[in-house]
Amino acid sequence: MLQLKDPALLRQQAFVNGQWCDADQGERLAVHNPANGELLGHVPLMGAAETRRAIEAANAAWPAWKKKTAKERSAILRRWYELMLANTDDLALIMTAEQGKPLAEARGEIGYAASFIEWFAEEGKRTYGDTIPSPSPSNRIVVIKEAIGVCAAITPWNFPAAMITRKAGPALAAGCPMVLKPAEATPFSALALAVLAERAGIPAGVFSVVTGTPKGIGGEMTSNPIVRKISFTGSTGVGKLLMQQSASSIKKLSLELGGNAPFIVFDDADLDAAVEGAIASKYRNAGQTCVCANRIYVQDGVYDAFAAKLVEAVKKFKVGQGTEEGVTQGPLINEQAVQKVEQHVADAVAKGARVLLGGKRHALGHSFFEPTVLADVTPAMQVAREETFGPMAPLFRFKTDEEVLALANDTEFGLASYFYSRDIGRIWRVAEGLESGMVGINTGLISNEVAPFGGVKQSGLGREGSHYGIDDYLVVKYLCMGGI
Ligand SMILES: NC(=O)C1=CN([C@@H]2O[C@H](COP(=O)(O)OP(=O)(O)OC[C@H]3O[C@@H](n4cnc5c(N)ncnc54)[C@H](O)[C@@H]3O)[C@@H](O)[C@H]2O)C=CC1
Ligand SMILES: O=C(O)[C@H](O)CS(=O)(=O)O
Repeated sequence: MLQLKDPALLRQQAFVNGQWCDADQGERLAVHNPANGELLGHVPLMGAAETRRAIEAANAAWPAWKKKTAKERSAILRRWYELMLANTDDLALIMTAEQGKPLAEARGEIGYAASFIEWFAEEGKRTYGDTIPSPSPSNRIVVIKEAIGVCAAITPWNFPAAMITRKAGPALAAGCPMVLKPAEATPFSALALAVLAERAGIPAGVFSVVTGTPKGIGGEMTSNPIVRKISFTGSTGVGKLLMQQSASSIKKLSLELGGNAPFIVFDDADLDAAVEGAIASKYRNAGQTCVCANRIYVQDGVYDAFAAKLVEAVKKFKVGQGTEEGVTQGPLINEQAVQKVEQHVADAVAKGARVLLGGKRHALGHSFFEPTVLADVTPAMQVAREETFGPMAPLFRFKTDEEVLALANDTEFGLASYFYSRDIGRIWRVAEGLESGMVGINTGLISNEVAPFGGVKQSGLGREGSHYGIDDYLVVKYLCMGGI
């Protein structure tokens, strides 16, 4: 069992309408540690019926929550933020146990997750409207912004805390209640956040966590007319399904979906900086990140030097259980994730790629995979078209700027892109030419609470974080005041 300072943070029940509860039929879902297969505990296997009750409770709690002033909601969210920081050690231990990431990364994610609550506690006080000069002398035009209503959120396993607060923060700050379904693999992080939400004084029904069957819970969230807004982070395939299911009741959607990020190294790049950025972007969370570099394009003249430097740096990784001192790469989330990386490596090698480092399951077993670098990768290979979601860096070669822009944009995804260059003209031309929602220039790390996170094409809809992020939880209302 986990050695927590506050054992009450590890909950094996769902949190609905301010009550900790089991599934109606008592069914449970087992949660395992991906690093060693150990059983961590169980959570309720809930479905449509429990979700419906959570939605109805949210609707009942909404009037009082939206009636609070933005400042009153802000004070409660601030307390939630402070409680997250004060419990970082336990929250990180829970995350590493159920998701596998190294403790240092888990601690970093808790700070990142908390930053969204801190940020939106303030943003909620700035949902300004407009007054518009009227074309008629007898009326006045006013625009106000209002909470959209009951929101539902469905989140992935790769960032089990930050993907939740990136949604709950703006929703609650805007005056909306939220019903959350976390990923089956990582429910304990979500439930620990619910413990702290309760302690912060978030009223019953305003934030509920329902664990269990995705189809049953998601089906209720997308079909129940009380739900006015759904925010989803996960694969593009599931995003499309949720979009279809939501059409019947015209719900507002935020979709943070899959990526296929190009990472371009031009011949005028600082190669040491480019290697550092490639590692930060590619191998963070063992490559299980939607914004990680999925394709690394290196210009001809620096290809061999960059490849050699990258291999030397990746050789220094320490693979192991996330709680071990100095570990820099943990396991993948499950066996299917390992098989996908294996498939991408095998396909590339079969089509002519060379393995410069790694390339197979790690001797530690379970779902560990060796940090991998492939050379001579081409657009004909699966890795050029699909997200690997694992610790594998495929190096493509290119000659001209025009060629690499065409290659980079040849994908249905458009979440993040990265490139390294020190020529200001090239920087502007490439930044404007890349088809993605976010561009990292001479950096591999772009995620924070103040900037608009999101994609174009089939990487999704809407933006999270930043002052844009709260708009997704508001509706604009126009008041035409006559009889002046
Ligand atoms: N754009 C972004 O910010 C992010 C995108 N992703 C993408 O998600 C994928 C990996 O994460 P996964 O958790 O495997 O994605 P996933 O799409 O399988 O699962 C994400 C969430 O959706 C739920 N879900 C699955 N099927 C569902 C259904 N039929 N109805 C309702 N909910 C359903 C899951 O239980 C989980 O909570 C990758 O493609 C990755 O790129 C992951 C994290 C962030
Ligand atoms: O789930 C993800 O991949 C996150 O969006 C990555 S980030 O926000 O930590 O960059």
